[in-house]
Amino acid sequence: MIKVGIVGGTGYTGVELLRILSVHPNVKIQAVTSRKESGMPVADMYTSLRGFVDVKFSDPDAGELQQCDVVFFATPNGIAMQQAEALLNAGIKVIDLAADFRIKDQATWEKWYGMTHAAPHLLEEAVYGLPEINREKIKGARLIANPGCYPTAVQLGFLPLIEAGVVDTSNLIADCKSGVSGAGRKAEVHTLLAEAGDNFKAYGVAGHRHLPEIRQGLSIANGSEVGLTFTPHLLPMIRGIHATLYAKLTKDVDLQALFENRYANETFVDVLPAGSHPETRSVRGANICRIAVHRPQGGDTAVILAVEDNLVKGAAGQAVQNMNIIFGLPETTGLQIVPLMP
Ligand SMILES: NC(=O)C1=CN([C@@H]2O[C@H](COP(=O)(O)OP(=O)(O)OC[C@H]3O[C@@H](n4cnc5c(N)ncnc54)[C@H](OP(=O)(O)O)[C@@H]3O)[C@@H](O)[C@H]2O)C=CC1
Ligand SMILES: CC(=O)N[C@@H](CCC(=O)OP(=O)(O)O)C(=O)O
Repeated sequence: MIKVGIVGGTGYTGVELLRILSVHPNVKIQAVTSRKESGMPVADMYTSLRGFVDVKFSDPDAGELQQCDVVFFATPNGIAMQQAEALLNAGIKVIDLAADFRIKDQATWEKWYGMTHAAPHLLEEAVYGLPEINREKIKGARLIANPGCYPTAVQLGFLPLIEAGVVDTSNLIADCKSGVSGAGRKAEVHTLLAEAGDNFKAYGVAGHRHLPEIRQGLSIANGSEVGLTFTPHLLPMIRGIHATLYAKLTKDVDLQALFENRYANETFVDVLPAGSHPETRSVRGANICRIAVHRPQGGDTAVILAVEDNLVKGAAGQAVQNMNIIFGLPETTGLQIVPLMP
């Protein structure tokens, strides 16, 4: 059995990791840390886990993480970078759900995240954990930078177009919407029901920290820097991301066939039949990104629609997918989850 530790088990991605890992056939949940709730049974806080998870939250400094084979960091940005090296030196794999190791360029990371990087020497080694482009590198990785929620949907949506060289990559547009769980469990005014409910607004238009992450991934696929406009919006729903992506076609191509071929062997990317409109509830709770491809009025603009559950394919599910790859398990192990609808 793979002994798993989770740092930040009281948060939304932490509990999602627990939901998935508690029924994973190859996993033993060894340690779940919380600074505030140390000593409390996990299932007392998250009652959905009663009968599935029987461990207590432990203090992050209690040393239990050292007994693990892999440690997931479901913590705010800036925590994993302080602790990863000691775990790696003890032979423990690290999967960071935060952004500490996602951006290769230290100065770019420090500019967007507003802190000094504590482990810049690990940036090169860290593997960006988007299996659909990096599967081979993930197999041998010790340290995984799990992608952000918006970046997963946006990159999966644009990649086939960029890899095939059929769009103008100087002016890509990603118009994205997220549910409030994307902001985490911490108390914040903008996610209160009375603020977010019955309301809809954009945010971060001048620059969101997922912009450099998406640009990095798409630029690698393109072989040169892409131009990207990324606009996130907050929707009055709990889970889900809907990305509407626009790109100008430079070649006449069968978009449907292009996407179907690109993702033919990808279990967790579902290309819908032509003309479809994916809905966020069709992926709720599941490790799936569903994509639909459009070319309105046969014009020269490709419109790609991509939906995912921000907490699953956008975070915890993808992290488990990465763990499966690292430990040589079938990638789908523990991840064959039917979405919850309605
Ligand atoms: N929510 C989402 O949809 C997605 C989130 N992510 C990323 O995943 C990470 C976790 O997100 P999310 O679960 O939403 O966040 P939450 O705010 O819901 O939870 C974060 C957890 O981290 C713990 N924590 C906070 N500060 C520290 C610290 N200094 N040391 C150790 N533990 C700490 C807290 O536990 P306690 O106070 O009990 O110690 C808390 O439970 C973030 O980096 C986020 O950006 C990535 C993709 C999607
Ligand atoms: C709705 C909402 O607030 N979403 C968050 C998503 C950020 C997130 O989850 O951060 P990482 O994916 O980088 O870890 C935001 O826009 O800041």
